[in-house]
Order: sequence, then C-alpha cells, then structure tokens
Amino acid sequence: MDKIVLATGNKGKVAEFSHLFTQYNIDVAPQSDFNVPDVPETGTTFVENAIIKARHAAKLTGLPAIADDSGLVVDALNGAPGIYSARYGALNAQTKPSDSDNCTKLLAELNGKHNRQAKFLCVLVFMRHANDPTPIICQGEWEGEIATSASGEGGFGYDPLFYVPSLAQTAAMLSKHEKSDISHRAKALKELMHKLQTLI
Ligand SMILES: O=c1nc[nH]c2c1ncn2[C@H]1C[C@H](O)[C@@H](COP(=O)(O)OP(=O)(O)OP(=O)(O)O)O1
Ligand SMILES: [Mg+2]
Repeated sequence: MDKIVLATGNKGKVAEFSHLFTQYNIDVAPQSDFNVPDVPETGTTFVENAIIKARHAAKLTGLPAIADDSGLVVDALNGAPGIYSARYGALNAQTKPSDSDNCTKLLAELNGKHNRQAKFLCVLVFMRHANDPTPIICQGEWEGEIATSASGEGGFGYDPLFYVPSLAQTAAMLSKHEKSDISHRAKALKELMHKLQTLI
C-alpha cells in the first residue's frame, strides 16, 4: 500500500502513533513532512472534524490519509469539553491555549464537583483520497476520572489530570508502552487496522 499521511499537527499524537504503528506493517508520515498546515475544525462532531482533517491532508499530498479527532468528555460538565477540548482554555478565539491552560480551566470548572467521571474519545478516519465517498471510521474510548491536581510528566494534553483507577495512576504517569496498550487511540487504531487489512 502507498505511504499514508497522518493528518495531525499535534506532536503528542504523532509520538503515540509512531509507537503504535511499529506493530503494523504500514508506512505512515506526519503531515508536517509535507508542510500541510492545520485546517479549521468547523464540524460539530468528532467524525466531521476527523473527515475535514483527513480530506485536507489527502488533498494537499495526493496520498491516503488518517486523521484523529479526539477529546475529553466529562460527565459533570454534560460532556464538555468534548470536540472543543483543544480550544477549552483559550482566552480568546485567536490564541491557541497550551495543554496547561486547558488543564487549569478543567480544574476550575470541576472545582467543588463530586462526580469526576470522564472518558477520552478518539475517532479515526481513513480516506483513500480527498474525494473518498466512503471513509473508514473507527472509535475508541477510555474511561477514567479527573484528578484534583496534575501529576506525571509523560503523554500530552489532559493526561496529567486523567486518573485511571485500575492502575491508580494518571495517564501522564504511564510509560508510552502502558498508555499504548489501553488508550482510546490504541483501541481505535486496532479497529482501523483490522478493517484496513480486510480491504487490502
Ligand atoms: O491521549 C490524550 N491524552 C491527553 N489529551 C488528549 C488525548 N487525546 C486527545 N486529547 C486532548 C488534546 C486536545 O486538547 C484534544 C484533541 O483535539 P484535536 O483537535 O483532536 O487535536 P489537536 O488540535 O491537538 O491536533 P490536530 O487537530 O491537528 O490533530 O483532546
Ligand atoms: Mg485540532
């Protein structure tokens, strides 16, 4: 199969995917290798935003593309930040918040709330080309709780706040191997690779 472009500008995702892809015989390169810029995520669902990103990268490179749209869904916040996870802690629409801005905002919103249940969601979309009318869509979930303070140095995004009760650790305290065994992204990719192999 052709080289596949990974339609994300997030270095944390790229690092996880490069580890995850080692178990599959597939040639994947991040969109930065082709100078593909970020595209506005104007959808109202994870699926729409993943399709927007995959289509954009496929269009600019002429290659098949895989995009990841993911986020944190918090029960006590009625599912927020959800598809807005990357923009959650922004002070205005122009500036992109840091991971730590987003974590600070999440802790403030949950201040005093008893229910800390949450899950990470990951939607992966594979498009054979920019006009592919039947993208392959897969989804993975990872259940956890939002801690009351950050811990751990690994991972990215909300990982320092995402507490996994069965391991008694936050996602940021796990090694990349441990996270790649159980994460929402790993689950979605497993399903995607299974579907792709039955097609090739
Ligand atoms: O495993 C994860 N561990 C911690 N945080 C995570 C994870 N997975 C997604 N997240 C957070 C990061 C970001 O705040 C949002 C994704 O937003 P999302 O638009 O999909 O990605 P992004 O804008 O960072 O890069 P891009 O759109 O180029 O793929 O959810
Ligand atoms: Mg994004």
